[in-house]
Parts: sequence; structure tokens; C-alpha cells
Amino acid sequence: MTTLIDGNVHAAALRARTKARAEAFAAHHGRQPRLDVVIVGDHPASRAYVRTKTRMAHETAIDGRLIELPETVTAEALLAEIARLNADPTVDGILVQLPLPGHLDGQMMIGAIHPDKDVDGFHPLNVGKLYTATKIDPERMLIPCTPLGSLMMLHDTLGPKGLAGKAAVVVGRSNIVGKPMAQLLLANDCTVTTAHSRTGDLPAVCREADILVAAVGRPEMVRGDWIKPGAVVIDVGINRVPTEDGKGRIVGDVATAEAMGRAAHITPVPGGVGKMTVACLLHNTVVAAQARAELV
Ligand SMILES: NC(=O)C1=CN([C@@H]2O[C@H](COP(=O)(O)OP(=O)(O)OC[C@H]3O[C@@H](n4cnc5c(N)ncnc54)[C@H](OP(=O)(O)O)[C@@H]3O)[C@@H](O)[C@H]2O)C=CC1
Ligand SMILES: Nc1nc(=O)c2c([nH]1)NC[C@@H]1CN(c3ccc(C(=O)N[C@@H](CCC(=O)O)C(=O)O)cc3)C=[N+]21
Ligand SMILES: [Mg+2]
Repeated sequence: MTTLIDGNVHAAALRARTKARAEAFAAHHGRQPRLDVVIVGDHPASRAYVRTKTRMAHETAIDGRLIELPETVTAEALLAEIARLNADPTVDGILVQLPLPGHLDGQMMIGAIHPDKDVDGFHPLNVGKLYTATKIDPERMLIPCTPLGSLMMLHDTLGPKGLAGKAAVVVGRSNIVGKPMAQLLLANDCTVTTAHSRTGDLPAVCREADILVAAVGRPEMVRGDWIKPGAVVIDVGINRVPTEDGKGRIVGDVATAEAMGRAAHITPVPGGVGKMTVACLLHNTVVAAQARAELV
């Protein structure tokens, strides 16, 4: 028997707790926590994601704003926009949607965001804190949203001590998902393997995993027989694949139908990790707002 880990349920619970905190913040400070999302260009999928983020913010008593810049914006103009948001005391969280157009350096833009407002947890200072922390505390650190959401679902599924000693395999080593995910699992006492495109015999590596996280960006690459019976599978992938009716549909990086009956628990796509990513972004916004309010 395989159970689905319902991202909608987990995300709704986290958003409810976050909303209560956001309302308490507003009652105390006379303004809502504020999140500014910067999007460059008009890639349709990116547009859809950022709209979800600002809509969910409003439903969570957070002042979510969208700043839309043209595809042709210069690095200087984008840096000036980030500097303006850094200097505005009513802005608690800044997110620059990635990827950026080719003429802009994403790492440079992330480095320009004030670390206290870096609700993605991508700034080198926050990355360094995550890397060196002996205790992961999502109340005191800005942790990348997708790995944090995945970790929260693992905690809820396996129990607070349920990760210790488990063999965890993360497929993918990006700075936004794979690497911070491996770091969180390590901090939770898993024995962690990070696999990537140069890994030899990836199916054999995956078969060792008690906890398998797929963050690759290849539709249904992880087959059912790569999954150790009884494993917990976190499917981070969001892949749009064509369908006969021309509308297309979203699938993950795991062949979910094949995993059924093999995995103990698996996150569906859609309705899994993605929902927690957005909820964690709102959580981080309130954490950032509270931390900044303590500073003044
Ligand atoms: N649900 C959510 O909230 C989110 C979902 N996503 C989705 O997660 C997926 C991964 O995103 P992201 O980390 O940004 O992607 P990247 O493209 O930045 O990284 C993909 C990683 O997968 C590895 N990889 C690629 N092909 C293979 C292969 N054949 N075998 C083994 N490893 C491989 C790459 O290895 P190498 O380093 O060697 O090139 C790389 O490390 C995407 O589908 C993305 O849309 C992303 C963010 C949030
Ligand atoms: N600076 C930055 N921070 C990010 O966190 C960031 C980013 N850039 N660039 C793109 C990726 C991708 N990402 C997702 C967020 C929500 C869903 C999501 O809500 N998914 C839903 C719906 C999926 C759908 O229907 O498209 C689900 O999985 O159920 C997915 C993916 C955040 N990212
Ligand atoms: Mg994120």
C-alpha cells in the first residue's frame, strides 16, 4: 500500500498558522508583512507561478506585490530596483523569480538582495548559515522554500525522529533544490547521497534510498523499479508534457503510477511539493518581518 502525501493539506495547515502570525504582526505593527516578487520578461509558466505566490500571499494576510520588468531590462536597472526594495522599510521579503533572461546574472541579483529580506534563502550568507548550522531552525533562518517544504512533509510522514539514520538519495544538485535539500537531510541525521547527470548506475543508487528526492526536471525519469520497497518518495519535478488534446499536463520526475505499491509514501504532482513551496515562501516572509521588527 502506498499513501499519497497531500501537499494541499500540509500547505493549507502551514498557511493557516502563517496567517494567524501575519495578523498578529499587523495588529502590533500597523501594517501587514510585505512580499515583493520581481519578474523579468513574460515567460507564461513563470507568470503563472508568481501570480500564485501573490494570490496566496493575500489569502494569508500578507501584502504580496508583483513588480513586472521587461525582458530587456538592464542589469543596472534591475540592481536599482533591488536597491529600492532593500531600502524600503515596509518591504520584508524580496523574491527575484528565476531563471532570468540570459543577459542577466541570477547569482549577482541574489547577492544584491539584503540577506534579511532574502525569503528564498538563496543569498550566500543564508546558504552559509544553512551549511554551518548544527540545528536547523526555520523560525530563525531563511531556508530555501522547496527543500524546507519537502523536509516538513518528511517530518510529518516519518515523525520528528524518523529521519535519523535513514539512507537519503537526492537526485539533482542545483543551488535552489538539490544542494539545500541534501544539506537539510544531513542536518536531520540522514546518510545522504547526492546524484546528478554524471552519476554511474543511477537506478542502483536510487534503490538504496529509504528517502528518495527527485529534483531533476525530466518527466517520469525515476521508474518504479528504482524505488526501494517501503521508501518515502518526494517528487519535486514540475514538467509540462504534451497531450493529444493539445492542452498539455504536468508530471513529476517520478513515474508515480509505477511507484504505487512499491513506495510507502509519495508526493503527487501537481498537489505535492509545489504547494508547500509557496506556503514556505509565506512562512519565510513572516519570519523575515518578525526578525526585522526585532531589529528596530
Ligand atoms: N515543486 C517545486 O516547488 C519546484 C519544482 N522545481 C522543479 O524541480 C525540477 C528540478 O529543478 P532545478 O533543481 O531547478 O533544475 P536544474 O535544471 O537546475 O537541475 C537539475 C539537476 O538534475 C540533474 N540531472 C539532469 N539530468 C539528469 C539525469 N539524466 N540523471 C541524473 N541527474 C540529472 C542535473 O545534473 P547536473 O548538475 O550534472 O547537470 C542537475 O543537477 C524541475 O522540474 C523544476 O521545474 C523547481 C523548483 C521548485
Ligand atoms: N526565485 C525563485 N524562487 C522559487 O521558489 C522559484 C523560482 N525562482 N523559479 C521557479 C521555481 C518553481 N517554483 C514553483 C513554485 C510553485 C509551484 C506550484 O505551486 N506547483 C503546483 C501547481 C503546478 C502547476 O499546475 O503548474 C503544484 O505542484 O501543485 C511549482 C513550482 C518556484 N520556483
Ligand atoms: Mg523556493
